[in-house]
Amino acid sequence: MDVAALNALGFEDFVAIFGNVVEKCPLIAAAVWSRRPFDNFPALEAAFSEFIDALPNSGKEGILRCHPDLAGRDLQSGTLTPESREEQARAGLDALNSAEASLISQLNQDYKRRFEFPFVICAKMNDKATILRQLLERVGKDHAEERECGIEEVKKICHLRLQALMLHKL
Ligand SMILES: NC(=O)N[C@H]1NC(=O)NC1=O
Repeated sequence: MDVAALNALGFEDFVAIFGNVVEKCPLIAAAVWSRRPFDNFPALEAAFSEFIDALPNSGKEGILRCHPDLAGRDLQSGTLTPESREEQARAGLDALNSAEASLISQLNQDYKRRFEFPFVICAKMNDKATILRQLLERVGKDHAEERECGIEEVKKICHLRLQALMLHKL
């Protein structure tokens, strides 16, 4: 799809295509549609980022809470979104041994108890070793700093999801 075709998308088609660019937050795609026409694809990505940046802290934390745990219950029960399933598999999180699985589950729980939102990291830009290292490191951070760190990871996920849509779907 070229930019003209992107800009010609009606609201429903736009949300059907871009609704999960931010995990389980189709509202963001619905809002971004109002920003058309887009000069190019980076402008589309910038519109997602600007919407996220303009949210109050409660909205940013809400976005983080829409993300499934890494190697969590949804992965085990097969209820992840297709995007998330592919990302978690790419980082090897669908093939953990039982010691690794219980370590990550414990660290995810500790993290959530401390911040009241889940640990979010762009799985496709990491592997299980760097994810575990980041979990250990980030659980000790300050609340506001960690919220921003999680949001920056959401933007990386968003970037890769948009890139995949442009290459394969549009
Ligand atoms: N919790 C968390 O980071 N989840 C996400 N990360 C990612 O790359 N895909 C996800 O669903």
